[in-house]
Amino acid sequence: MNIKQKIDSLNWTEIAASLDAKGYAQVKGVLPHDECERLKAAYPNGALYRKTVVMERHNYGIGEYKYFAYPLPPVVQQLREYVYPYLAPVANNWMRQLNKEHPFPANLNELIEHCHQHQQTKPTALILKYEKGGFNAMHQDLYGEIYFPMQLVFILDEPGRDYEGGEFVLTQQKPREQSRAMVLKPAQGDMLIFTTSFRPVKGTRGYNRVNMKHGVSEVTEGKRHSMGIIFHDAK
Ligand SMILES: O=C(O)CCC(=O)C(=O)O
Ligand SMILES: [Fe+2]
Repeated sequence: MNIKQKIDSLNWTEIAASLDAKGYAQVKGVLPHDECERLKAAYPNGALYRKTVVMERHNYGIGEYKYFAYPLPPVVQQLREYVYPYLAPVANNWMRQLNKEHPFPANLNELIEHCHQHQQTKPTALILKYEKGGFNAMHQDLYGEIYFPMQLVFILDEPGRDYEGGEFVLTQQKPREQSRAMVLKPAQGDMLIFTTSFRPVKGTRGYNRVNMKHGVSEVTEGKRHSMGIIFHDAK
């Protein structure tokens, strides 16, 4: 099965229901083992990236990440392009529930064009590496005025074999409530889809905007790599 067939074969009804109910979906076994290993092996290949960020220098956590340059590696481009059309209707439904205008276009090219018109021209797909003691502080990935409200993370290492700890953590902050944490333990090749910053939650009088952040708990052994796909471009 190629990547297009794999994405098309996923149960998008179930995924959309999970996104609506919880603000995230964990989709098992999307990236084959070999593809995960190839992406990891290419981490040192400087020609693929536009920028390296050492997380501790910015108090983002402990670890390192690199933003891919355009043109993105084919597998990254394909995942970004093929997943997007399935998420646009979910995002548009969220926007309607929160009374926001400007529906998102049906395909990625149009979204990227829209970003470019707003001086957001830099690719945001990235690969992250955490070693023992590494973590990613709770955050949101907004890169400008234009943003798509959901993003992807692919786990490139196998927990229990390649690393320990390093869970994917989401926190949800409802107005006037303490924040609530959700902890995911994805396997190598799993795809996480989650809200970039907010989601609608039904209240007694319509839908309320609830803020969410994501991060990674401490890696206690080994190394953990992940690949993130954000759909909007950055300024
Ligand atoms: O390493 C992870 O699982 C999280 C990465 C992340 O924060 C992102 O891709 O936006
Ligand atoms: Fe992030």
